[in-house]
Amino acid sequence: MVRKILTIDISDFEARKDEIASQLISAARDVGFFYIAGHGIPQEDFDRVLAAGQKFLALPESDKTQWPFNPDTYLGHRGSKELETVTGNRLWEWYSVGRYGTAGYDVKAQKFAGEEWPEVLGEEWRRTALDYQAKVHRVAIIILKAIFIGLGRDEKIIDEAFDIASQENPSFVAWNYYPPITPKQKAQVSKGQLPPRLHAHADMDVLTILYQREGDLGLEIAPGNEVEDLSLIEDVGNIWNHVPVAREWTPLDPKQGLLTVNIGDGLTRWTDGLLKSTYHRVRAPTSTDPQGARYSVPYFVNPKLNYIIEGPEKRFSPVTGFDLLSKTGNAYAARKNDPEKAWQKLAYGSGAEGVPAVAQALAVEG
Ligand SMILES: O=C(O)CCC(=O)C(=O)O
Ligand SMILES: [Fe+2]
Repeated sequence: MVRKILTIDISDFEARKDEIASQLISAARDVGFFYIAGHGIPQEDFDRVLAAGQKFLALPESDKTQWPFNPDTYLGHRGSKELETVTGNRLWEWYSVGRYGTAGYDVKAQKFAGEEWPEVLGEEWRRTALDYQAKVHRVAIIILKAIFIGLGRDEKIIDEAFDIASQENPSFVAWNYYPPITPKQKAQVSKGQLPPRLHAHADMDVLTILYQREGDLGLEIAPGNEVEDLSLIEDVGNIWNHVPVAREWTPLDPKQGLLTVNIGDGLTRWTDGLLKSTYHRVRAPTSTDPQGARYSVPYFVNPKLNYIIEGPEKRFSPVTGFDLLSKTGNAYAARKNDPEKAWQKLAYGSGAEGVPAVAQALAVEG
């Protein structure tokens, strides 16, 4: 069944805490994706941060390769070479920075590694990246607090675990770039043979806050038992290993002024499976879709590197903020080989057939 994606207005949070909390809990439990209105970020800020990403991505290859992707921090530039080798298509490119640019954390030394920004982009670029992260982080804090209120848990934990000023805060902003469809690819589009622009995956963070331009179609989600098979069906470089097959995809339809928010694996763990980290992908355009470039700007929200995430019922093994980052490359392996088999037994609401009630599913794993 195609799911309904709810829009939740978070304005006037202090006065409307309980109402916002109960709406967020049901959307996060039943679908794992929702739109947020009333976040207070003006369109010009989205325009500015998108333009900043476009500026980086338009740099010559020789500049971009100076900021290589670090799989332990999830920061830096990832070209589309990995995808090219398998599909013969250039489909996707990525750049990400945290509060300290592309440095932040030295994995080997287990300590703060300082700041590192592409100087070629200048000081204003750095300010834009920092300003956007600060604004969107505030939205994340509101959503996480509301969720904690809805769960009857202490909202003060959120301020502590997601302190943006901490050198251990690994949250970051990224830019996804999906190049325009080439004349050669058009033939594949018309036969429905072009692979997804971004392969199906679940986010490993706690929460993702995604800016998409209105009209930039393509993001689709497969909640609950719409995911049929998690087996390895495609090996694309070594990034997207386990690609789930879905019975049905629900398309998202981004509107100006709304942010798309989804639950990541971290929050699924933290809530013993109550809130759902949902598989999603960016499908290839159909022949009636826009064929131009597509961009999106996700902000990935993670707890402090040493903060331990574990649900009250300990249904999943505990992980730290650092684990949520560094295990990302193995997200699908982790889910597929999960000895607790907890991931496969997540029960979604909204009438998904054949799926037990949440309470029953939780009891199974005990
Ligand atoms: O481009 C999009 O709409 C989705 C991007 C995404 O899923 C991600 O960056 O994790
Ligand atoms: Fe994602």
